Amino acid sequence: MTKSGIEQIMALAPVIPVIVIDRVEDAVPMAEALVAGGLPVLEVTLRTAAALDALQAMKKVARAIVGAGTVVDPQMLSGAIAAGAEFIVSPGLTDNLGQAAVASGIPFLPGTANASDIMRGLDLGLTHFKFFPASTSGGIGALRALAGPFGQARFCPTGGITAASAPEWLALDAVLCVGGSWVVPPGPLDPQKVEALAREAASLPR
Ligand SMILES: O=C(O)C(=O)C[C@H](O)[C@H](O)COP(=O)(O)O
Repeated sequence: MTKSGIEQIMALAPVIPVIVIDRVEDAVPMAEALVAGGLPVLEVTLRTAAALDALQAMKKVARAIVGAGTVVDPQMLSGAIAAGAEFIVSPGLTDNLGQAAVASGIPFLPGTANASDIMRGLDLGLTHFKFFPASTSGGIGALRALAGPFGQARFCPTGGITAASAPEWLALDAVLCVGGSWVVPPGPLDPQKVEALAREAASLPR
């Protein structure tokens, strides 16, 4: 079986930084710090006015694989693809968004929180999912239980995960990577701090 695009992306590093960026000027130094620390896969959430410009700027950083997060409908999907997103993350999964994403062919990581969400994804031919919000959707116990009936599914738990809790999630066979905003703390950008946090995250065992 050949690996899907999203599986290859999920395999690149144990942590996908979830980025909320306000200043386009921060995009390149932030991406450089994350990549230098060992985290090449970057999820830029489309929650800020600067997000699409930041995504485009980050793509110029060598070795960075830059995707869009918080994509909740086909219109946002089109905007992200036009801006050059290399993968798409959504907090949830609707048929509308799922069909558009699958038709576009872009690597797609939709959010799931329960069995019905996963079944909706399987119906669309998807097997790789975000588990969101991970820590409050039943935590590791819930994901372990879901991995039973859905043995083919692989996950990127996100939401409430920290450097301290990540190893426990990464130890699950069904978990290929985790997502988290802790690597890029809010406030003025401190590239050295971000690189140090990225280095710590990149060294997490899985
Ligand atoms: O925007 C999206 O697409 C989301 O699904 C939400 C993010 O993944 C979480 O907000 C990250 O969670 P924290 O690491 O707890 O901050």
